[in-house]
Amino acid sequence: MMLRSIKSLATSPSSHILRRGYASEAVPDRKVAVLGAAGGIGQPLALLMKLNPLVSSLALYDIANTPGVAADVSHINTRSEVSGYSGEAELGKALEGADVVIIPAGVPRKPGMTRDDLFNINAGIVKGLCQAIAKYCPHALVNMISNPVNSTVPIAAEVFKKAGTYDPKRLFGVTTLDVVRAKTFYAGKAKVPVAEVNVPVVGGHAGITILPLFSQATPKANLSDAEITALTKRTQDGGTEVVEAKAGKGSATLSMAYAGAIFADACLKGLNGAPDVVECSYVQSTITELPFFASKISLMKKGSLLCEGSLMLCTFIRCSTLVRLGKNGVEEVLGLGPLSDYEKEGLEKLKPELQSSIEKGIKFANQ
Ligand SMILES: NC(=O)C1=CN([C@@H]2O[C@H](COP(=O)(O)OP(=O)(O)OC[C@H]3O[C@@H](n4cnc5c(N)ncnc54)[C@H](O)[C@@H]3O)[C@@H](O)[C@H]2O)C=CC1
Ligand SMILES: O=C([O-])CC(=O)C(=O)O
Repeated sequence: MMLRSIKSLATSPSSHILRRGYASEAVPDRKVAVLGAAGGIGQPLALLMKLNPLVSSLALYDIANTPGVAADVSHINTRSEVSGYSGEAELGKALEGADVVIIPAGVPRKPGMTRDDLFNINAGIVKGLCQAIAKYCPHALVNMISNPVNSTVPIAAEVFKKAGTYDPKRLFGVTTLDVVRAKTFYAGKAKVPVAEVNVPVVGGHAGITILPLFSQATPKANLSDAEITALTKRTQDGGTEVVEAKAGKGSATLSMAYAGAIFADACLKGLNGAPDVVECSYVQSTITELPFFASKISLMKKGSLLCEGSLMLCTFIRCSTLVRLGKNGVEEVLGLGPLSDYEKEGLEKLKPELQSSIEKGIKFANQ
């Protein structure tokens, strides 16, 4: 693995973050591929990954329109070299050597649709992309954004199993947006500084399968049962709130790009050996009877220089404490911790729906 001194990168005014975080560090070269890079999420996510000094090579792939996005992003004077790939014939080149592959490819919801209504189109897209990942970068960490995440992650797992490349430590459903929302809504209601808030969100990524654990939220606040119920419902319906506000023009893109960038950043830190990187993610799990479940996984230590320096927007981010990530992906899936009676009830209620979405994905992949 090539190591590059970051000192030489820390000379322009725009690289103050690099100076702060990495003045005497050497960081390895890392390639990140974004599949669906010309889309509503893909474009701002490409921008945020271009701002991330942990990335040395950024490959932007879509079925069309990628050359323009890549040319645009490539003019930003940060570390990574950007390349654009358009159409299936170029997918292999986009993926070769990738350390992290982020997948926001597929159709978004319109008002009145559930995430599961996207299954018929997105399941096939994800299956095809994962077959290519198995072939061209079988060891990459895969960050699945495409909905329905509750089913697309099991689809990816089955595709990798068939190809003989499945490593459960390297496959992640990105549920970070649920955490981002829970933090924002909690801070507003509890009147605490949003930057200090941590809230684990477990389960899955659709409706009642999204279970924020406000009983574990910090800083602590004295919220009534009615307020907790309202906060839970708003977090579960956060995606629908955006879909309705966009009135037919898609779903969350900007907040999702932000959330996707946080999660990819955590994966890169884990790969680079930073200790105790922890995020919430939907992964293969044994903490409940369900084979996939979102919970805390371990990734890196709060407050270290790497954490503070690795993303421009880090001033607003505290690494949420929830799956331990390391050099091989997931290091540890953390337990649920103590639940309130309301959360215990929510957990039991979500299981049948999550189970059925998992089975649907597995069945599709094996057809
Ligand atoms: N996990 C989460 O929290 C969230 C997930 N999403 C999901 O992310 C997905 C993308 O959303 P948007 O970016 O808003 O949609 P979009 O329609 O704006 O962009 C999707 C992009 O995927 C591309 N695409 C389609 N087939 C492809 C293929 N075979 N290979 C590569 N690229 C392909 C399209 O050309 C398009 O550029 C949707 O499924 C949406 O539901 C959205 C928000 C949050
Ligand atoms: O709601 C949607 O369809 C997109 C999504 O997953 C979210 O915003 O959480």
